[in-house]
Amino acid sequence: MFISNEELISLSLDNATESLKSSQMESSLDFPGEMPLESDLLDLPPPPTIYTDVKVVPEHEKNKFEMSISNLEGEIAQMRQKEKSLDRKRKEALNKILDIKGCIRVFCRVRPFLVTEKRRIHEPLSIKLEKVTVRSVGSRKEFRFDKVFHQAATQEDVFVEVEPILRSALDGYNVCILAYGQTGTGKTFTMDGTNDQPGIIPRALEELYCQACLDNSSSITFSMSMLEVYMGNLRDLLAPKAASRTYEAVTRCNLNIQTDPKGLVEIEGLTEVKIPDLAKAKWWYTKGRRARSTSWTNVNETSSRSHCLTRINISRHGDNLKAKAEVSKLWMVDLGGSERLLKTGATGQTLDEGRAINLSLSALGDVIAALRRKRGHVPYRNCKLTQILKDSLGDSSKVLMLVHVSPCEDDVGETVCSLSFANRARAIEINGELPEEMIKLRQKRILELEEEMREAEEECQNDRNQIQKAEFLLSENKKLLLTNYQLPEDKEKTPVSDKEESMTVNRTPLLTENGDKSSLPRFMTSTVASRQRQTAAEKEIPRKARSLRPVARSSVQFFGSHSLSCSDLRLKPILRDSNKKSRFGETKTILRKSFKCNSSDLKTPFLPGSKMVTSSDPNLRTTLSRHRRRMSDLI
Ligand SMILES: Nc1ncnc2c1ncn2[C@@H]1O[C@H](COP(=O)(O)OP(=O)(O)OP(=O)(O)O)[C@@H](O)[C@H]1O
Repeated sequence: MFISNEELISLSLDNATESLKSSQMESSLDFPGEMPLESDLLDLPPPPTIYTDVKVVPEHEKNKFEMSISNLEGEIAQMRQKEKSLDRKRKEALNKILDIKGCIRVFCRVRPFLVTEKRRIHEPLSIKLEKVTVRSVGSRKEFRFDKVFHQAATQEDVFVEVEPILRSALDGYNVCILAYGQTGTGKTFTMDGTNDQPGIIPRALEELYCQACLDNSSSITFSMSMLEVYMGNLRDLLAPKAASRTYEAVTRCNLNIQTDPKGLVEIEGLTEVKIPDLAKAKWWYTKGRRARSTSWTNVNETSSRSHCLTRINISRHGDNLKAKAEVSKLWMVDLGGSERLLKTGATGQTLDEGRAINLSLSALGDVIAALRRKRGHVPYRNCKLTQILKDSLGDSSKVLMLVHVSPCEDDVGETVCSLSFANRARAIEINGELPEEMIKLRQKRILELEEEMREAEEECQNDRNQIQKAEFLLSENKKLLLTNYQLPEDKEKTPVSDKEESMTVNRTPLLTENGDKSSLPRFMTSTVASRQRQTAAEKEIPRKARSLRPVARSSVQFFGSHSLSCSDLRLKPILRDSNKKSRFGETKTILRKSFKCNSSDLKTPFLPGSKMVTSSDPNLRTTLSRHRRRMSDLI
């Protein structure tokens, strides 16, 4: 009979669960008349018993546990291999999709009318599918993009389209997301957003941590840098305060851009902070944003006179921790507002700033156009902005430009300029210039690949859930094995407190109701050593205390154990939720790693549900209290 891998895994998990359950059942047989537990009534898996007395554990269980453990270990290794190959499959599909769609993608977002803006009956902009048409005094221009977001599009709508490129960053590609457009068209809104409507950067941070936590095959760490480019000078936004008090002081100690022989760009002296978790990442990001706005109040009243760049360095370590980490960069850039200087009538410093921004934006356009046309020479050196982004705009990188436009009639001239710039960046050979047939074929292939990717992702998620289950069972089996069979050899005594002594007077050994020792399995009968220990202990225990609990079966005490049942109950929601997507305003994913790390949660003592069989042997009491400490360390 053919049994698939999944069936094998689930069979084996069933076996492992069975061995946990059977330990529970056997303990119930030992102690008939036991009331059903709350968890039984709730249709939860029955809480297993922890035997802490070697005398009550049947020998055959040990073999069962050992077999389960070795089976589970083998299966976990197998499932990890499968997870890796599925992840590889997903990456390949995603990469093919991005290749077909183009490594440089251009989206357009039209800002809604602001309350202060006049709305005309005939609006100058109309959107049909991914096409924007601008009409103005007798002229009509059409621009096609990879994606167009109309005025009602939400931050979530935008982020959904940005997400695949973030996955590429985690897959090891350098990624660059650029917000371009005229002043006041919503670049900062799209990138930063507000508290109620977070933008791409805060969402991306959350997504990165979420994806990194789901990835069991490697360990991923992040670090962050933030800088702004003003009039061709770089300013470190995360530098310690003293150094960045005034703008002039910082511009003087301008940062240098270095390119190594491999073409990797590094900015000398730029602060790079480790961001071990999302909270820290958001804290640093807020600090950087504040540093930007503070500096601008000193220099200029608007924040559109500089380019603001946020960089997340992603380091990925595989199984081999000695191997060099794979590093990729994610740049998220809020570009300075493009302006027609004649229209604004700018003079003096404002004029210079406008010129500097326009020059750098034009240089950026040249670089992107050259890359799209696959020209040999790419003019990165023409401005600081393109020098910084050099290794994230090239061939093996993914670029996303979001061009922002205003819906107002008054801004039509600027809108046409912005859309023309974006179209130039988007270059000629893309869909708009392709025959209809070809476009359809591309779209069909993209759909197929998306389906492939979704399937691989789903399978991978199932696999991860199975791994979680298996790991859980493995640890529980190990705990049981350790609890029952590996009591410490060293017999050195730790002092027993009076209280503990008075508790350890349940001396009656665990026997059948009629006290027939012969019916016990061999290993449950006392050995010479244990009898000696017991005699020694008997001498020490005051007679008075012994008389406190002379009940034959009082050695069985029911405590809620802080090991099995509580983990059982917790595992359910974790597994159930692990498929859910993490989004702002939606249920957050409960992550395996956070589950693992949240030791305080796991250490909740005495949850009702499982039982602990304590020892009747006073000498073992000491060992057990030590042993229990060790058990809680394990959790
Ligand atoms: N999609 C949107 N939905 C709602 N409000 C928006 C949207 N886009 C922009 N706005 C609003 O428009 C105003 C200008 O937006 P924002 O400051 O983001 O523009 P900007 O292009 O970054 O300007 P600057 O170049 O000067 O920094 C803000 O009040 C912002 O809240």
